[in-house]
Amino acid sequence: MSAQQIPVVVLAGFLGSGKTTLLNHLLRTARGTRVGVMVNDFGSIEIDAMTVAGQVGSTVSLGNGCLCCAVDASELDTYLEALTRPSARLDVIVIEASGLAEPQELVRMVLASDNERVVYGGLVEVVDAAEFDATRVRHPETDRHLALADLVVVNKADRVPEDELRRVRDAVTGLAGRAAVITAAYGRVDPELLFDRAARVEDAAGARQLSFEDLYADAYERDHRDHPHAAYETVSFTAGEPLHPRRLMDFLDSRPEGLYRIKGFVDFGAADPDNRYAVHAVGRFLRFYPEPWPPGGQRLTQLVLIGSGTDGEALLRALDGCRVAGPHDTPEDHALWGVLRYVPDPREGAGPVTGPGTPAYDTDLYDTDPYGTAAYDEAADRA
Ligand SMILES: Nc1nc2c(ncn2[C@@H]2O[C@H](COP(=O)(O)OP(=O)(O)OP(=O)(O)O)[C@@H](O)[C@H]2O)c(=O)[nH]1
Repeated sequence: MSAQQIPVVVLAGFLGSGKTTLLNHLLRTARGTRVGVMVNDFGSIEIDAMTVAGQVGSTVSLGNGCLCCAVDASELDTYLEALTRPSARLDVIVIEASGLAEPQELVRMVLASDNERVVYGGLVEVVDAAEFDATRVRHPETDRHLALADLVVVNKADRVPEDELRRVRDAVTGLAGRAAVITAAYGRVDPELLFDRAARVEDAAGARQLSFEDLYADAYERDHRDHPHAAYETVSFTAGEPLHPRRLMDFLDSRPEGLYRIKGFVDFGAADPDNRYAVHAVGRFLRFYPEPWPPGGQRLTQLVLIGSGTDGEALLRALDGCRVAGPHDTPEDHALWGVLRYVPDPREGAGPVTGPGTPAYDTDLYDTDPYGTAAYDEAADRA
């Protein structure tokens, strides 16, 4: 490898496992390492790109859809070209795969790149410790993804008891072959674990890396219809009017079983004019993260909903019904309380961060439990 080559790390993992959280952690703690990021969002609103810190000038969103289908190797090269121009002075590039992408396809595309300035830097798989068994049942291909990984991060360690974490870690280790397996909460891993990948790939003993031919052959053996996203429907919702907090909570409380992932930002208008609310639902897990509105930007609610066996039109109609209809429809004084129950206590872990070193919300504001309700409602998690 020449000294100028930039390692390209593929960051994969099922929907909601914590890839963006881990990426933000890396960006915050890279300590002088210049990290370029490509985000492969699934959904027409690029929520992930919006929630990755340090995006200005260094984030390239790969647009709608699963990368392996939406972008061919030559398009990937166009993006790599932009990130590897000498003026960007990047030390490493991380591609965050959509939670429904085939990591193998991404790895194949990086290996097939014509760009001589890049070298494949390894596959990092993020696993949600709390959802591991359910994800494997629904997606048996999870086992295959783990077998390809160079590093597996068993994330959300804070969400499971110690013995359960050990069990999941052992199961993952069994499936991951020679990959390193580490546990983490909120993706807090040592950046060196990822950024040193280039050295390992270069190492002749690093024979774990699949050859391009292996990946290429395998990719064509499989029918693309088997990709996990084939069974999923994505709908995007945008509203210029604020949403009514109580009606949105009613919608979320009664969301159908198959609606696996919701992410985006909500404008609650007069109920909290200073903040927008980042929202994340993963299975039955639900969190809101208030954060100040970016100055000067348009105030919109933007949501991406990903589900299987769900009725997208009906979901959009239900969300339409959450819009504040006008001055006569002003939310009552305590309408936001239902939302605040799902704002995590800052002492229990970091939420998403939208700018380097910027807390996702004003920690002082949420340092107490003003409403007498547990902000971190474990019961709600497991309901
Ligand atoms: N309790 C807990 N929550 C976490 C942890 N890591 C991430 N989360 C939360 O899980 C939700 C999903 O995290 P993301 O980082 O957006 O997950 P993702 O894999 O990028 O999601 P997709 O892009 O939809 O595939 C957010 O609410 C995160 O704050 C963790 O270690 N513990």
